[in-house]
Amino acid sequence: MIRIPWPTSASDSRLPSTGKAANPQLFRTAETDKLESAKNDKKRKRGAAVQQDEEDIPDLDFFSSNKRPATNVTETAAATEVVDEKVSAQDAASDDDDSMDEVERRTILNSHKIKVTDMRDLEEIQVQPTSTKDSKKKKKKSKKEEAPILSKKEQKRARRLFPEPLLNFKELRSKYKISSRLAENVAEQGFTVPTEVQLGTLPLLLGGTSEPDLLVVAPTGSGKTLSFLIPVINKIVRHHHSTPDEHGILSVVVAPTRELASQIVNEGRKLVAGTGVKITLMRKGMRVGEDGDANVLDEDNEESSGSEEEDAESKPAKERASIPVTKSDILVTTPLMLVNALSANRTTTMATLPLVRSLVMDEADVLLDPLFREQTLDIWKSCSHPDLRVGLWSATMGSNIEDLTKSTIRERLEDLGQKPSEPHALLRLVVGLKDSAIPNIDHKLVYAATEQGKLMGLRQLLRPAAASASDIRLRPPFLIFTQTIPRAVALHSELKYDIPAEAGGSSRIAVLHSDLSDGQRSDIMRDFRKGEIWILVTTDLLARGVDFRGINGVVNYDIPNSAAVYVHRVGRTGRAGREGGIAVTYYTKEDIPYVKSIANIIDVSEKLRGGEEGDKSIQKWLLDALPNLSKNSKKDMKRHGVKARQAPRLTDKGDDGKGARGMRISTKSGFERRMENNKRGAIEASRNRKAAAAASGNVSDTGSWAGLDD
Ligand SMILES: Nc1ncnc2c1ncn2[C@@H]1O[C@H](COP(=O)(O)OP(=O)(O)OP(=O)(O)O)[C@@H](O)[C@H]1O
Repeated sequence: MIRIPWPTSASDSRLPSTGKAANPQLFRTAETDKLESAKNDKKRKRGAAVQQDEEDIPDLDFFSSNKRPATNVTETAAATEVVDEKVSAQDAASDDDDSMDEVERRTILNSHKIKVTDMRDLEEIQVQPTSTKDSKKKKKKSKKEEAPILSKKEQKRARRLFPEPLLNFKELRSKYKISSRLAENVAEQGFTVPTEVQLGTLPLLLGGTSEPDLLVVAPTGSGKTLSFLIPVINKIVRHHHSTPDEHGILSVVVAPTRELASQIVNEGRKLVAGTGVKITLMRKGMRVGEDGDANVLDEDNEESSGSEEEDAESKPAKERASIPVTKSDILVTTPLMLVNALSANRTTTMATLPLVRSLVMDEADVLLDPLFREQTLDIWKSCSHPDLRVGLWSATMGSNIEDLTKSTIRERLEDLGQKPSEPHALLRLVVGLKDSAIPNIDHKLVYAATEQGKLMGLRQLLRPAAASASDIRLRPPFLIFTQTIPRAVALHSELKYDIPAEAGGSSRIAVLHSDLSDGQRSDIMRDFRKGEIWILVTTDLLARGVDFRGINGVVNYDIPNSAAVYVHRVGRTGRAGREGGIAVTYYTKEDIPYVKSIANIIDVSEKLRGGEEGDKSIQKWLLDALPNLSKNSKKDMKRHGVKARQAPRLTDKGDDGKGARGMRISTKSGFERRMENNKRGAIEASRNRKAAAAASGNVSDTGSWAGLDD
């Protein structure tokens, strides 16, 4: 047997599972590195000069309600003013040499491939800039001069913005004056450099001018969660401070799956610690809405450090379901859960959420896709505060989402019959190329001809000897995606004895899908994160948003239904700039009509990465040879996947219906019997080896994957 520890050779030292990337940014140039570090150096020097001053400030934690609460509002306000003045004075003294000119801003934003666009109608942009002060000036001006008619190019240029980028996390406090406790919590995460999306969006959302509505398209694993959570939390800290008597849900974060929602809550909890802000995961049985205080019961302290997955587990199912109401500042929810709560399971008209000032839609394109659209729009419209700001975040975003966003913003205000207290823009920020896969992973598009070919290919990935013979070396932990739940279940049964007993056997591989109970889903997520499960077979339930930091690869056992799904699935690896992740996609004869869009995505991603033409995995001849798919077929594929792989349950008896026979994942008892025999043999062999090792005083390393007996 060939033993492959996990991780193993020198080439494996760059696997995502071996640790963080030195720099999480995906796009940068030597030129901007220089410019940014020159700017940072300047600040550091100045920082040292004012450090003494800062130490004299008795309590910078003026926003914190938990750590050292101020005795009364007036006192807190006074303290705030004193400290803010001090911070501002430092900033003001340095603002001149600090702020960048447009050339510097352009250089930095361009080299990080950040593009900011004003999405409003041109007349609106010309008449109504984002800041109120400016708007007054411009309004006067516009009376005198008619807006010139611009060519398309000029219009594009007029829409383009070059806001100041965030150079380092310290600026959050020094320049954007976020709550000191929140700044500490960010610092505690140990991040050194802001990612592109953080560099671009945080100044927009925290800056001096009116907070915009924001559409963000940024690569998978690029830290969008932090980018929307920091401003949301800071806004609430300020709100608590300025309006201490107003209690209720101030922000709603919507995500398409329970797994993602619970992950956002866990991230949020690290950031809210000590700020007095509460973040809660919406659960069945909670009531929200304008019931008033009478119905609002306090929950357990939501700032507990335990993870949402662990919490879900530690509470018995009955208890979890009976939590009546949430008293929280930030509610994180899936669309249906909140719609049901606001409409008593669709038996009443939707209640409103009158205090909500920020609505974040994570994975916005899927939330506004037909599957969730109605529910998401219902939530959006139930947020009835005129100063609501929306943020739509994803790694992929069709232009239909932009149109829908514009029209919904307009309609909501029309329905409300109220105007926001100050004019604000709708901006779009794109990092890299829209709808592209991250450039820091290797893509392998593998023709397997048949279903059996795919299974054989996958087994080879699990067999170190065979894998070393091919060019694909995939190390656990990794994810395997299938098109449907029955296929995930069948594939799991097929593979579960492929891991040798001495490496943990069938407990190392699991299947996760939405037919499982919440408790089972939480268990599996927790064990995969802990590294107890190494291979997770799943459906598109886990395709989006879920952050398993160090996973080494993704296998598309069944091709994804669309190019966007490919981008999201493969983006589960290569997070935060980690190199070495692999994305393997198998395709069969039946898949050929659908492969071109995936091949195109891979091609673009490899171009983004740079390198030699010969290094490319997608050759030009293949791209030319693959057929294009009609619009209708694309739609059909997106909705139903590859037809032959659809519904009929895959059973041991082979009753999987006409046409599906060839697509069946074999779970024939023959193989299972053989594997069971192997397993029995392996257990015995392992027992013998352990006994021999114990006798020689040589204890085996159970943390390494020994691979399969060949
Ligand atoms: N500045 C940073 N430096 C290093 N790591 C970071 C930084 N910001 C965030 N991260 C980490 O990057 C990982 C990915 O972040 P996150 O889940 O927010 O990505 P995302 O952009 O939402 O991805 P997806 O589109 O897949 O949802 C997380 O583990 C997070 O802790």
